[in-house]
Amino acid sequence: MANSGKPTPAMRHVYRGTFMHSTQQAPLQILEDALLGVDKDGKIAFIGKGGELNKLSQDFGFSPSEVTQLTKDEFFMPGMVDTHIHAPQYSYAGTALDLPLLQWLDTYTFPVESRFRDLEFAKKVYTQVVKRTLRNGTTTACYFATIHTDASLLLGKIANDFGQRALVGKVCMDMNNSVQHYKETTQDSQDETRRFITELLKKKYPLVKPVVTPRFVLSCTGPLLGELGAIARDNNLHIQSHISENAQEVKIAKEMFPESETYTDIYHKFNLLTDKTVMAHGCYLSDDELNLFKETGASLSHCPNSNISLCSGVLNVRNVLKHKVKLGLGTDVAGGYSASMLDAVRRARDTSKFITIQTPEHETLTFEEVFRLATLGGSQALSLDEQTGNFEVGKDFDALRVNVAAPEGPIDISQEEGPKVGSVSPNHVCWFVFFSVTGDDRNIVEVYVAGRKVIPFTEPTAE
Ligand SMILES: Nc1nc2[nH]cnc2c(=O)[nH]1
Ligand SMILES: [Zn+2]
Repeated sequence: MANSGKPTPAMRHVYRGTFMHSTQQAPLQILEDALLGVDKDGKIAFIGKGGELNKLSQDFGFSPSEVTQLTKDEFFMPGMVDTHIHAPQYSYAGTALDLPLLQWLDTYTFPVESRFRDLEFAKKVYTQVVKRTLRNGTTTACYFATIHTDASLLLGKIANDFGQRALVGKVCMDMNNSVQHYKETTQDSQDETRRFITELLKKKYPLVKPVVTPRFVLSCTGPLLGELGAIARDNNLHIQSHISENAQEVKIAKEMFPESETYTDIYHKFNLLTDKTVMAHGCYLSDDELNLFKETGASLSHCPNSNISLCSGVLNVRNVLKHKVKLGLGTDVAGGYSASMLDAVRRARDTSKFITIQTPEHETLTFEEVFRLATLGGSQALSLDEQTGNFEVGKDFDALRVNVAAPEGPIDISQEEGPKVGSVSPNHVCWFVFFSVTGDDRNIVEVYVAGRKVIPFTEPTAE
């Protein structure tokens, strides 16, 4: 189209209304009548008070008429960070939760994952999972794919096409006694990991990066774990895996590597614990192991739905936080049956309450704390907190526009009275609790990643 002659606006978006986010100091900070500007690169240029409109508009070169005013039922919150999700397992999420972890892997997971050699099947499922998670407010996802390099590259492309920030891992496994055809040779696993990294980086997707992904100790030989540690170190890459999820798994891991005193030490000896490592679960980690996480800067992904659904174990998040280990939340689809991070928020609270029932002196996690884990905590766990996680100036605008009273949504509120929680009068804390307890994707009316509106879908490629 010909240039209309209008000057390009200095800001991509300017919003006025309520913003809720977490900081290091406060698990929930509510900014009422705030003004937030997003620049052309999708970064937060300023965040100020509504009353400063004139000054901000002069300083940042926008006209007050360009400001979008949120309604009284709306607020912005940071996009949520799913620190652990298996994209191929979305194909059977919500089914097959009748077996414990190791039998579940052999019976359901490995046969399904082996089908992802078929790129058409992979395209269908990966498109579904990226769309579903975006719609539910996951602006950043840390994905396990399968052992298939080309299908894993396809997952990276689909995340990029739909505008999701993602870490994508080609799964590595050179041991599998139950489904013989779903494993690699040690050499192929290394070579294909290198090819995956090279090809994905060559695409120069701005928000999608590779992550080195040994499935877990039980699926990998020592030589493979050592090689993957070296690949991650030489290329300064993220690492993800599973640790101490289930008691039987812990026992076998220690039998496989008797020279290591603990499960954590196995990964540590192979240089797989770094400040860019995220390990899922950690239900059975000792305090010494948590100290090693803290020392190395490695983080944990708490996946409460999966831990309950597979009867794996219970993570004491309060204890992890006491050890100052970075921690985020994960859906762990399909061990976890829900792809929604709001579900992870609720299950994390429920798990913390179970611990309080067992041990009344336990300090239950508050909703505000769990909200922080789903947003800022997740970004820290993935070492992406310089880019995302909250509304700090200079970070990318990864955000959810939430309408508590969305028409056809799950929350009925009287427009005159506003939402009430028990006898508490309506205020923004109530909105926040209301949304995080009973809200769903119908309340998430817009999703932004790096300043780009990705929900509602606008891409012609969206199916
Ligand atoms: N929950 C879960 N745990 C694992 N441990 C190794 N692989 C898996 C997996 O796919 N899901
Ligand atoms: Zn997992």
